[in-house]
Amino acid sequence: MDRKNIDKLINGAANFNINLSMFHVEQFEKYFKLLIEWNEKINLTSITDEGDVITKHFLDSLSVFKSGKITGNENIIDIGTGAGFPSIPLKIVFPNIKLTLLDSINKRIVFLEEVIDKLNLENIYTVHGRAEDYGNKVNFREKYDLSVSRAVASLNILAEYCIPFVTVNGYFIAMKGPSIEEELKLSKNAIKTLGGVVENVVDVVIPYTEIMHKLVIVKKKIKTQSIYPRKPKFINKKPL
Ligand SMILES: C[S@@+](CC[C@H](N)C(=O)[O-])C[C@H]1O[C@@H](n2cnc3c(N)ncnc32)[C@H](O)[C@@H]1O
Repeated sequence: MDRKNIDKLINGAANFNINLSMFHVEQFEKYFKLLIEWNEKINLTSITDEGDVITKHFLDSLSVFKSGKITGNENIIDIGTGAGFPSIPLKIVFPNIKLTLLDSINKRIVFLEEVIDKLNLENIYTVHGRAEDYGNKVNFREKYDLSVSRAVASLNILAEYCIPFVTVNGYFIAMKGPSIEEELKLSKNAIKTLGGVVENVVDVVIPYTEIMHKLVIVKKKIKTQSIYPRKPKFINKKPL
């Protein structure tokens, strides 16, 4: 990375009260290189300019810290993680997080395994599969302090994917675009049915851009009934 982009990364993270060391910067550099290299073979991202990757992927991912729900020791699952967003940037900065990366596309899982290997990340697990299937498995269901997700589905559907993984008193954090009033209204029933309640919606501006996002923070109040998550055709055709 050139000096300008290193400063962008460091100052952008500082904007979220995250202090990056040179080791963190080197880890982000390695991640960037792998992302660009693998993106030539498999579809990982349409964003390839170094400065844009820093803002739209790395800093955007780190914005989850603004939720106030990350101390650095949580057990987190990233649903539909793709090329590792938002959770790999969080793992780089908070290495004590225990992290599970779940995605339904195996090629992306193979890429993530390479990232884990090259960045020497520990306490991190990959899972190739669908959220609806793994949310019903005993080793995954209600086993996480936090489930996070970016750009996977509309909130009512995403709630059924993500809330079953969360332990009671844990949180589901959805990264959403700036206009979510309608989506929030439409997902009220789903969130309640799955045992959650919207605790807060946090505004985020990605540093060095004018892009605004919202973090929807859902607290899990009671256990999710065993009939959820349903089979994919029901989740999509008849969202809660
Ligand atoms: C648009 S990409 C977003 C990737 C990443 N979260 C990001 O923000 O860059 C959506 C990802 O979700 C995965 N996905 C979609 N539905 C899923 C499901 N039901 N279970 C697991 N993964 C899913 C897709 O394979 C894809 O990698």
